[in-house]
Amino acid sequence: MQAQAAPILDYSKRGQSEWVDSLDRACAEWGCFQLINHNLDSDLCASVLSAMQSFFALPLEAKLDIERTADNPWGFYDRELTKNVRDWKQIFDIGPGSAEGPFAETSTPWPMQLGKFQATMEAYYEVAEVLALQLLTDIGSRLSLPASALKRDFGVGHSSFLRLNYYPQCEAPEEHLGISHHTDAGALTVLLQDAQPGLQFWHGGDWHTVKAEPDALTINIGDIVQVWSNDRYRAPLHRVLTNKFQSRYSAPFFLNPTYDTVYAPLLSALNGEPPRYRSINWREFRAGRAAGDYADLGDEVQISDFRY
Ligand SMILES: O=C(O)CCC(=O)C(=O)O
Ligand SMILES: [Fe+2]
Repeated sequence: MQAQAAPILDYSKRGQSEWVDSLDRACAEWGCFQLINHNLDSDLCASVLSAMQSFFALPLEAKLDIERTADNPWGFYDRELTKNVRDWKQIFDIGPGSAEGPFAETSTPWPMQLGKFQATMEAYYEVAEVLALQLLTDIGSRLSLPASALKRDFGVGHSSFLRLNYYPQCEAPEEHLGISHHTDAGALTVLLQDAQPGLQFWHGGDWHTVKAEPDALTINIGDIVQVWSNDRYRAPLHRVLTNKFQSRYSAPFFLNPTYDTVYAPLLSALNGEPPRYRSINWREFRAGRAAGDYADLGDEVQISDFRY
């Protein structure tokens, strides 16, 4: 067990002068932090976790009835690949209420046999999105990211989604990972998890297990913020271990922009250094990443492919 753990930030300090400094430090040193005293209702968070348990306990055929497809990315899936390795997990992806771009015509196929599931997830999606945007606004303020750009790129037509992860018990945990090491491709991730540890972040040459802080959310930045910051902030590598005795549930909300969004190092973040990345279009990046979720297509697209 490592002594060092990801920083803990207190959301009730938002608005105080040290708040943005603590975000800046956490993003520069770890790329992730635990958020306490956040404003997501604890009953709603508990309802999300219990609705997830009910959903994943359904018979496999019922879940396969609402399986995602190449045309509709929302729904159930149990064969996802990360880094071309099959993850030891089942997922259910919940898309935005309305979107533009390649999936504009799609909607989430809800498990109708679970009465409150849809309403619970829609309510949680809404508040997680607000929190994610507030955090991104504060992180962006240190990078002098114009608020108008955030509004445009993460407003109408955004491609954010809520993922429900279920990691079943695994007979041979040393042979399987819940999710192989990866960075999140979007801007920022707000993660709700149950009390079972499993998530690890790479920091200082070692894997660090996130301790289950009661009522904390785990926040990490994604590739987009890394690119904006010209590498001052690093999207953290993370992975999930499996467990022989316990299953685990987690729900990441991925804050993603509209498909037309083009991102590049912000002029205001260069500090006299040359930009380290070419411009990246979210539609093309996502398309390359999502294709790799279904089939082993060789190396997955990475932001390092866009480095000068
Ligand atoms: O389950 C977790 O704690 C993390 C999940 C994750 O990294 C992901 O879904 O991208
Ligand atoms: Fe992730």
